[in-house]
Amino acid sequence: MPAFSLDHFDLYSAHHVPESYTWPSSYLHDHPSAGDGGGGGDSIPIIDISSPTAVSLIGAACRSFGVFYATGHGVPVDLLDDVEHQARRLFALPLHQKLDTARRPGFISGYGRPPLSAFFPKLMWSEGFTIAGGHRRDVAGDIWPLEQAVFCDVIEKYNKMMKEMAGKLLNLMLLSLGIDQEEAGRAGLIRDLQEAMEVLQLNSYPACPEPEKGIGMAAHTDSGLLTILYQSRGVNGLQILHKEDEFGPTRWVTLPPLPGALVIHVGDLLQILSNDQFKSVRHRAVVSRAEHRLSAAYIIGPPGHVKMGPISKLMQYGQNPIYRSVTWPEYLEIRAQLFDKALELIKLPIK
Ligand SMILES: C=C1C[C@]23C[C@@]1(O)CC[C@H]2[C@@]12CCC[C@@](C)(C(=O)O1)[C@H]2[C@@H]3C(=O)O
Ligand SMILES: O=C(O)CCC(=O)C(=O)O
Ligand SMILES: [Fe+2]
Repeated sequence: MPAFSLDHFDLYSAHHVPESYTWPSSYLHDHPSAGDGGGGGDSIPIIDISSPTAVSLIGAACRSFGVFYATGHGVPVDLLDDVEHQARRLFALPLHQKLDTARRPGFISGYGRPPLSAFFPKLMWSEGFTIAGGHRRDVAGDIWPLEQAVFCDVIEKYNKMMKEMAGKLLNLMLLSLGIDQEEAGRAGLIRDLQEAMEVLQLNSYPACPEPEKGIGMAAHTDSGLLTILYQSRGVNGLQILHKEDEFGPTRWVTLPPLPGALVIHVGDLLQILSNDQFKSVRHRAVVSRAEHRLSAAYIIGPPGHVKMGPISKLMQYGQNPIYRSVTWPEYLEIRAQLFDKALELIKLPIK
């Protein structure tokens, strides 16, 4: 038996948004949206990561937005379609079957609400399935006696491609900070990506009869080095919090799904590593009245034993390190207690 169960309200056939899923409008509208309907995504850089100009464009995007669209990544569209298809089939299973794989206390993988749900009194209009590297067959094994092999094959293939792409991206990001591979290796960074910790978070956001009352995923930053996000076609949902200039307002900017493009988020560990040169991006997912939306967030971090701190090469111009070093598991532990105050907690006293 799972250690917890979701309540039995069926989001997929709902005609109203119950109290438990109704968020205070002060929370939902805490910042204005850029343009009508929360547009403004056209300001987010679209970068061909195979181009020779990628390094400087990525550096600029990570500094000003903490997010960009990546094209030229080489991930076949067919594979993206397969991941979406498998995710749709998974979420279409009867609740009792999905609950057989419910995330158990102390575990990362499993079906249920994403862990950040614990920090909010209201429920999010979504369900998720988390697959931590290495546990894929264990987790999917129970629910799909006949067809789980197909699901696992697709997920494994996708994770493999994501890991390769994350390696390329990290390299480009570090180069844009003036860190070459040798220095990255000395800093204990991912030289051998095989060991990296990876998490694939599949999210399902059913159509919501009163989208102005609910939220698909509450505002947060991702805690790893970087996230590669796939969004299903044709439905908006992802928004980032962005401040255009020092004196302008902070706004929610929608990032519509662009055909063939993947969204790259800077995570907290990269903010730490870059000593605040890159900012981890605060983002959320809103829901649609008419459309069921899916997303797949591939979050990668260093091997569990590797301490991440500001890279010393960046201190050469008299800057002081802003953060103390932590491993990803240590940082997740702090996040599990403090959620979005975690970065503050690992700040070093100002010299
Ligand atoms: C390793 C992890 C990162 C994550 C928490 C988790 O234990 C498993 C899922 C990840 C995820 C995905 C949705 C958003 C997020 C904030 C959450 O609640 O669960 C992230 C977590 C994170 O990046 O810290
Ligand atoms: O669905 C989305 O667009 C966002 C998902 C997300 O932020 C996450 O899984 O961490
Ligand atoms: Fe996220």
